Amino acid sequence: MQLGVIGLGRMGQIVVERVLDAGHDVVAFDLNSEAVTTAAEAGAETAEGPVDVLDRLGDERRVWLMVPAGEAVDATLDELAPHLRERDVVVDGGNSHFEASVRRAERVDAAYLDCGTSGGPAGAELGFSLMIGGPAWAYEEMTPVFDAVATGPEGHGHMGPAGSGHYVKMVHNGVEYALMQAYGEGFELLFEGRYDLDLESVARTWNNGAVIRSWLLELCEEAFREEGSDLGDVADHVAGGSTGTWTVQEALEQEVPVPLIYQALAERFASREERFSRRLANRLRYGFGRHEVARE
Ligand SMILES: NC(=O)C1=CN([C@@H]2O[C@H](COP(=O)(O)OP(=O)(O)OC[C@H]3O[C@@H](n4cnc5c(N)ncnc54)[C@H](O)[C@@H]3O)[C@@H](O)[C@H]2O)C=CC1
Ligand SMILES: O=C(CO)[C@H](O)[C@H](O)COP(=O)(O)O
Repeated sequence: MQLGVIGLGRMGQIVVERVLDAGHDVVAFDLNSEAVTTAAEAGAETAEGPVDVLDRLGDERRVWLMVPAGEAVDATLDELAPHLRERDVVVDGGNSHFEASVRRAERVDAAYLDCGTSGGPAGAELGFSLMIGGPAWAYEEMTPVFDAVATGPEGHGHMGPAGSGHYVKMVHNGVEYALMQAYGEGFELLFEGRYDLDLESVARTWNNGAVIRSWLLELCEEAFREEGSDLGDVADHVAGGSTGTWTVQEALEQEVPVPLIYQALAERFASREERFSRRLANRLRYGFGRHEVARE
């Protein structure tokens, strides 16, 4: 099978390499020429742009987009759309908003598969978990590619119609936020608490048979091993937040309570700047109790 891959960053290069390793052919393009060179070194044929990717594919034209969510997806589709045919398949493997994916699926003549991708750069060796929405026939046709990119046949699934793949991935990310927050709070209590603990040792012990073992907990173990139990100079600042925001927005719309996911998102926002609310609480304690005001 031949696959076009557009977007050859951290995730796109992995798609390229795993598809090549499975014995398929890849035509690759990225705006960044270094990324294109890396794909060529892995064995991909290279293209000059999105339309050239299509032109270099045979009759069965399947293209995987792995560009940043948002404008880059629309810009790529703007170029591809006039050339797409009914039997072509376009996969968006990035973290697009599910409503944008529904809109894009309606816009293009090709079958459009919205594919939530989980596993991060570690997926290079293990393969990803793929949550896929869109026409069932296109999912079936793409199975050899999904088998290669995912951990195997069990690592991908057809979730339902257009948007459902990215919807499931959005909720996955909300769960990811809450799990990170829960581990963070537990380790914070252990760090600040009664015993002088080696947190790498705690994480390793938990990862071997404990109820709360997980990949995120393995990453906690790795972080404590590499940074120390006090996390060294790792800053009190958490970036990202888009997929968690979408999860909370959707939960509000559906009137489903998600207090843990919301709280985890709020903690991220709170980490980014000094909180006016905490400064006011500091000053109010003086107002009602003449407690000393902490000043910078
Ligand atoms: N890094 C991660 O752990 C995960 C990322 N994702 C999603 O996968 C997508 C890609 O993420 P990464 O690979 O991490 O990003 P990245 O920033 O490493 O790579 C993006 C690549 O797309 C290229 N690009 C940007 N605009 C383009 C355009 N118009 N045409 C062609 N190439 C273009 C860039 O030059 C870059 O090489 C994003 O939607 C991200 O949210 C999903 C799951 C995990
Ligand atoms: O999808 C992911 C993991 O599952 C990616 O790491 C993603 O970049 C997370 O983004 P954000 O912090 O904005 O939610």
